[in-house]
Amino acid sequence: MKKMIIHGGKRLSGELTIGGAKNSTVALIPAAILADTPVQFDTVPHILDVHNLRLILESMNVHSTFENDVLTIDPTNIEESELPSHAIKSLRASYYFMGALLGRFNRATVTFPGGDNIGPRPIDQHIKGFKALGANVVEENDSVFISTGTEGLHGARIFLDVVSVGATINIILAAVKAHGTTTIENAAKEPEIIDLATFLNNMGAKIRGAGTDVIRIEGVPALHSRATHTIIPDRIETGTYLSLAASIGDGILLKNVIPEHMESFTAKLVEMGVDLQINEDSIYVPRSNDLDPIRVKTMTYPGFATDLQQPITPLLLRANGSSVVIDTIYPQRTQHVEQLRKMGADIRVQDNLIVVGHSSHLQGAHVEAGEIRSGAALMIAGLAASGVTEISRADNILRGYDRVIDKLHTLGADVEIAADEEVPEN
Ligand SMILES: CC(=O)N[C@H]1[C@@H](OP(=O)(O)OP(=O)(O)OC[C@H]2O[C@@H](n3ccc(=O)[nH]c3=O)[C@H](O)[C@@H]2O)O[C@H](CO)[C@@H](O)[C@@H]1O
Ligand SMILES: C=C(OP(=O)(O)O)C(=O)O
Repeated sequence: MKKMIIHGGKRLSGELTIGGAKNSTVALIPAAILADTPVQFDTVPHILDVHNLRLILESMNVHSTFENDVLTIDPTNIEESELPSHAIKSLRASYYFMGALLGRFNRATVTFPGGDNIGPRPIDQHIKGFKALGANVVEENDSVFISTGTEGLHGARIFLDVVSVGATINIILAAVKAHGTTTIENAAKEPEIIDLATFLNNMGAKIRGAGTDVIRIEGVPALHSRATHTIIPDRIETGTYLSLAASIGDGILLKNVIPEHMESFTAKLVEMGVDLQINEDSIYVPRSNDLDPIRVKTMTYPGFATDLQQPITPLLLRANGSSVVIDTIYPQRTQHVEQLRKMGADIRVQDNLIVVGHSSHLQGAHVEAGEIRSGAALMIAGLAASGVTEISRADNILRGYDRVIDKLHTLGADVEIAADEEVPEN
């Protein structure tokens, strides 16, 4: 495990470019094995999740290269094999190999995925979808065994009981080459789902309605890549740097942004009094003073993302009054609260609410990134705090933030990554 060491208390300024979306990338890479040709992605983020997904591909004899943000994957010699459980456990999205392998081989054996420490994350809707498509699913020990008869998968009408990004994507992956038409109702509408559908449609898939709550997939026999797919910008990385910029920035420009994906977040910053300058594909954040407290309630897209409720917290600490956060998606996603308190933050959990009071001074401390977005909150708090902050389990940050140290250096931050002997590799 690594730790992040921050010498905080400096105002930051400059510009940086947002990378490709982690949550698109981690679906696109498993989706690549559905193709009968090599595929290529551009603006691929340099994150640990990509590294681990490539290890999983390699175990199936799927070779990949990653140079200058371009990831090329050649699935033409794919072989069924046991997937490396360490890599599978290192990220949540490894469960996309269930849908992708099912689409490719009509069967899949995948260890239960890992992922963030954010409360229960059942996959019952994924399983319900696979079963509706005609698969037999057995959950045993730590693995899920999915198979079909010789006739393969068939289209079905699936109504999701819970709006789930993962279940929507996994069903698309399984259905894209199934016989007949699949309809997913009450589907998730996140932009990353549109990105995946765009990639698959450009290879010959017939997916209609991605981005709405009804998605129709007409199965096709084969998929062939003809062009490089450019991954959409990461809206969670964007929101994280917007929070950083409004908290401790002296003028920061974020480039490669789709402002329409950010509206639930930027509306809240504007409500606080941040004078955002929103352009076609960039956002400029000037120095912000006199911020008002707000109420944040996380919802499915286009609502306020659960993945941004922790990164916005350091900014809420600066507001003149008490803000309230309620996470309806992951009510137990509060790992940051105790850690921020160690830094002197006035923040507490009260019933299902997180109450964030004005905190005029943060002090550097030893804290732990229990998951990716609490790590992001601690990183911003550490940059704001006086003295030194050491964030252990920083791999959780590196798992999803593209070249984070380089980007922070660009803004003038004093930050580095070091080995953490106290937290062994797992
Ligand atoms: C790789 C990826 O894209 N991860 C994102 C994805 O995770 P992920 O796809 O795992 O999250 P879901 O959208 O599936 O989860 C949303 C809610 O549905 C529940 N649920 C989900 C599936 C299921 O079968 N049964 C069930 O009850 C979950 O417990 C949660 O309360 O969406 C989350 C919610 O926006 C984000 O925090 C994650 O960053
Ligand atoms: C929860 C997250 O990721 P994952 O689903 O990959 O664990 C996240 O990105 O905030």
